[in-house]
This record gives sequence, C-alpha cells and structure tokens, in this order.
Amino acid sequence: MSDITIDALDKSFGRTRVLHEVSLAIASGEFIAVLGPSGCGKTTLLRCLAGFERLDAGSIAIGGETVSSPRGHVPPERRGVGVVFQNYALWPHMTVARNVAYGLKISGMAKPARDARVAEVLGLVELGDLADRRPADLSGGQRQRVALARCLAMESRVVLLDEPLANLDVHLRGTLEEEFARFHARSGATMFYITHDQAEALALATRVAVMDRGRILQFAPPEQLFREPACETVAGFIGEGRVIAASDLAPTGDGRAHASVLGHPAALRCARGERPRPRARVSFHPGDLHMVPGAQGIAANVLRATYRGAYLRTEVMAGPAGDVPLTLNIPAPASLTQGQRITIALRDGWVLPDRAAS
Ligand SMILES: Nc1ncnc2c1ncn2[C@@H]1O[C@H](COP(=O)(O)OP(=O)(O)OP(=O)(O)O)[C@@H](O)[C@H]1O
Repeated sequence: MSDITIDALDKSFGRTRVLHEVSLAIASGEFIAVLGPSGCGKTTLLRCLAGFERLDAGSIAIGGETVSSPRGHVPPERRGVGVVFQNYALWPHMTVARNVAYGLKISGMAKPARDARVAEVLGLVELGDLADRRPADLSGGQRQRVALARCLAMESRVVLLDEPLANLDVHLRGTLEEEFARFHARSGATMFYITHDQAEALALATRVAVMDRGRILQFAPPEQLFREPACETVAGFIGEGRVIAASDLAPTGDGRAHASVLGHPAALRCARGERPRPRARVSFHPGDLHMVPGAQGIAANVLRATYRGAYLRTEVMAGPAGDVPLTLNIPAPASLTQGQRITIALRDGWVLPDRAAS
C-alpha cells in the first residue's frame, strides 16, 4: 500500500504562508502531477511529502501511516520515498554503480546481493555499459536515469520528481517522458511529479493538481481539466484556454446550455446543477472557434495569420465592437490577409461554475 493522503496542510516560512489547506487523496500506483507557476509552492509541497519540511497544520499519511503532522515527523529515510531532483543529486566522486548501490549499502544489504541488484536495475534503465563512469562523464538524460535507477534499487513505494526535465533539451525530454511512463508501469510506484509545464503534466499524469498561490484549484484527469476547468485560472493554464463573457445563460438541465456569446447564440456545456443567470463566463480553446461562410456569426477582423503547416494560426479582433482578441486555427490550405473581415462561430465551450463567474 502506498497511497498518499494530504489533509489540510498549512506551511509558512516566517510570516509568508506558502501552502494553504492543501488536501489531496492519491491512490496507490497513481501517477499524479502538480502543475503551477513558479513560486506557487510546488517544491515546498514535495519537500513536506519527502520529510524535509515540517508542517504547521494538517497531516500527511503514506500507506496508511501518518508520517507528518504538527505532533510527529517520520524522518525522510524512513518514509520509503525516492526523490528525483532537477539537479539529479548524484555523488560526483562515485561511479554510476556506487551511486545506485549507496542506499542499499546504508540499509545493510550484503555486497553480493547489492551487486546483483545494482546490475539488474542498471540493465533496466539501459545503463549497464556505463556502470563505471562518474556522473560528470554522463549526459543530462543519463544522469536522470541513474537517479531513477536509484529509486528502482531501493524499491521506493513513492517516487517524487521535482521538475526532472527542466534542464534538458526538447528531444531528450520526449525520450525521458517515455522513460518515466515505463518506470511507472514497471515499478507500480506512486509517482508525484511537479512541473510548471502543462504539456508534460497532461502527457504523463493520470490526474493533475493545478496549484496557484499555495492552493489547489482543481485535481482532476487531464481531459477534465481541459474540458471542464473549475475556474478562470485553471482555464487559462491549460491548452491555451481563453475565457470570455456570455449573457442570458439558459441551461437545459442535461449539462448543456444556450447563451449569447459576442452577440450570437452559442450551444455550450455546463454543470448539471447550473441555473439560468444573466451573466456567465465561458472557457474554450482555439480549436473550438471555426471560420464559417456568409455573414451569420461573429464578425472578426484578421490581425495576423501565421502558417503552421496543417493550419493557419489566426489572431482576430472579434465581436460587435471588434475589441475582443481571439485565436483560432484555420485548416490549410487557406489564405488570409491582415485586415480581412471574416465570420466565426464558437462550436463548443464550458460555462465556468457560478462561484468563478464575475
Ligand atoms: N526555506 C524557505 N524560506 C523562506 N521562503 C521560502 C523557502 N522555501 C520557499 N520559500 C518561498 O515559498 C514560496 C514557494 O516556493 P516553492 O519553491 O515551493 O515554489 P515552486 O512552485 O516550487 O516554484 P519554482 O517552480 O520556481 O521552483 C516562494 O515564495 C519561495 O520564495
């Protein structure tokens, strides 16, 4: 069992409150990502889980055992938690094999068993040939794999990853994303991955916790974050989301609603309990906007159209007053010029729940 329950965690540094009533229930074997802008408290949350920070209030339980609370604190080495840091945290003077073996040695495993285990896990991350190298003679990606091999060797039931791809080039990031997914499948460990990169979070995690200014705004599977953001901040974080005003919201009771968006009727999705109201906020993505023939739709003025291969990324000023900036992707082949007047339609959108509406 390696489920994690974080309950109403508060953490301040001096007078600065960094985490506010953070609660997350993570199932054993889940791969979750914590996504948020720089300074929102992600690393502090990870450090609390690892046992490097004490809590001011609330609790953390791993596998049913309370490991952190204001009354008690299990030290990091007794939590069964492996950590992969951005800077890998490898011992520079030790070879790859000794780096991986170190934790096993400290835990008292005899040398023959240790050597066999190290060879096995280095084989799994395809570093068997580099066992005698030192970290300085490895690429960033190889160092990352040593850090993962260490978690595999220790059979960590929970693996915490702190922006592990932040220092790497785009090509290597893709390869290592696959590596993390394979590691997860092989180890069955509960993965807790923090990042400010939404593409990484959506690609890897089964559920993503979106965090802002020390609070969890929404904890949901990637598709739900994309299609049904809980508030304006989440909507803006995910997939180039955009939020605009709508009026005369009329829900039909089945999770759908009609409303007026930029002066034109639009069919939208909404929560089942949604009520009629004069004003609402609607979130959508560039893919929800379409250019339509004729004049029946939202008038828009082309500001810029950029060729992107399969489509033209098109920025327009739209609406009755021509003052609402929008972005849409128009399938190629197409040709648009600056200043051209076009007509667009919003084909899908999500009505933000009432508490988030302004
Ligand atoms: N030991 C500390 N003492 C005082 N303030 C701290 C300490 N550690 C973090 N902070 C502050 O807490 C806030 C959250 O920092 P944290 O590192 O958790 O954010 P983050 O989301 O991980 O950011 P980044 O993505 O930039 O690493 C920041 O304002 C930071 O300055």
